[in-house]
Amino acid sequence: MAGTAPFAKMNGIGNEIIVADMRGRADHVTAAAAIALNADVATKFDQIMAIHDARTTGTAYYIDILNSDGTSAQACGNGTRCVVQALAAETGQKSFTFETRAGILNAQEHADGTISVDMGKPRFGWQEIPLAEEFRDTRMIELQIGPIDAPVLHSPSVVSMGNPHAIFWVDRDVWSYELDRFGPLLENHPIFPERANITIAHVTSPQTMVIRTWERGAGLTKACGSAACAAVVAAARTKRTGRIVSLLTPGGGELHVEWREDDHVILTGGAEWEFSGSFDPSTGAWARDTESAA
Ligand SMILES: N[C@@H](CCC[C@H](N)C(=O)O)C(=O)O
Repeated sequence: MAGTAPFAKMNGIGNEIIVADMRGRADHVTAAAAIALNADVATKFDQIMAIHDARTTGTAYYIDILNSDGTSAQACGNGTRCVVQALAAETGQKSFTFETRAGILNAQEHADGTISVDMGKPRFGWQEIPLAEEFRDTRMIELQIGPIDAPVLHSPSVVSMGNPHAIFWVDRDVWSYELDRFGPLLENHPIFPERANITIAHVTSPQTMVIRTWERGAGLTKACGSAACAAVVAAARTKRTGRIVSLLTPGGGELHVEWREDDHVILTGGAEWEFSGSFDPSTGAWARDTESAA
C-alpha cells in the first residue's frame, strides 16, 4: 500500500462528491475503495474526483472520475466545481486547466464564490454518444418506456457531453415520474452500449427548466452538471429554449448553463466543503481529520 491520501467530502449543489488528493503518487483509487466508501453513510457519494499529477503540458492536473458503483466517468461538472473550490482554497489561484477522460477543460472561481466550468463542445453523432444503432437525427430517437400504446416516457434527445445523456421531455412535474423505477432500465437499455445518464426535463420558460437525473453508475442524485448541460443543449437544439438557461435541480439548487456561439457549454454553480479526512485508495478505509467539521 502506498499510504493514505487526503480527501475532502464536498457537494456541488447536492451532488455528493469526494475530492481525493492523489498528487505525487502512482496508484489510483480502486473500484473496491469506491464501493466501500459509498457503503458508509458518512462518506456516501455520487462521484470521486481523484486529483493526479498532470499528464499533459499546459494542464495543472489529471482528474480521474469514479462513480459510486466503482465505474469510470468521463465528465462531472458538479465535481469539477468542487475540485476548483478545494484547489483555490489551497493555492489562492482562481483559474485551472484540467485533463479528464473527456479531454482538456478550463474552470474558474468567480469573486462571488460561484464556479464556471467549460464543459467543452457537445457531440450529437450516434456513434459519438454512443448508440448501438444508427440514428441520423439525435434530437429525438425512438425509445420508450411503459405501455406500448401509452408510454410514460418516450422520444428522448440524446447527446454526449463527454459522457452519454438521454433527455426525456415532460410537460408535468418531474416528481410525478417514477425515475427510480425507470432509471435503471433506461440506463442499461441495449441502445446505450456504454449505458447512459437519464434525465427528465420540464421546460418552464425559454430561460428555465426543472430536471431530475438518474445517473449512470450512481442512481438518483440531487444534481448532475453534465446532465444540465446536455438538457440545455438538447432544448436549444429542439427550439424549446434559448441558449442560456437556469435549471432547478432535485436538491433545490440552481445551475446556470450557457451554450456559447463558439459551441462551448459553460456550467456555473456553487460548491460546498463538508469535512476532510484521509483514506486508503486501495480499500476505502478512512478516518476523519480531528479538526474537521462534523
Ligand atoms: N454528477 C456528474 C456526472 C457524473 C458522471 C456520470 N454518472 C457518468 O457516468 O457519466 C456531473 O455533475 O456532471
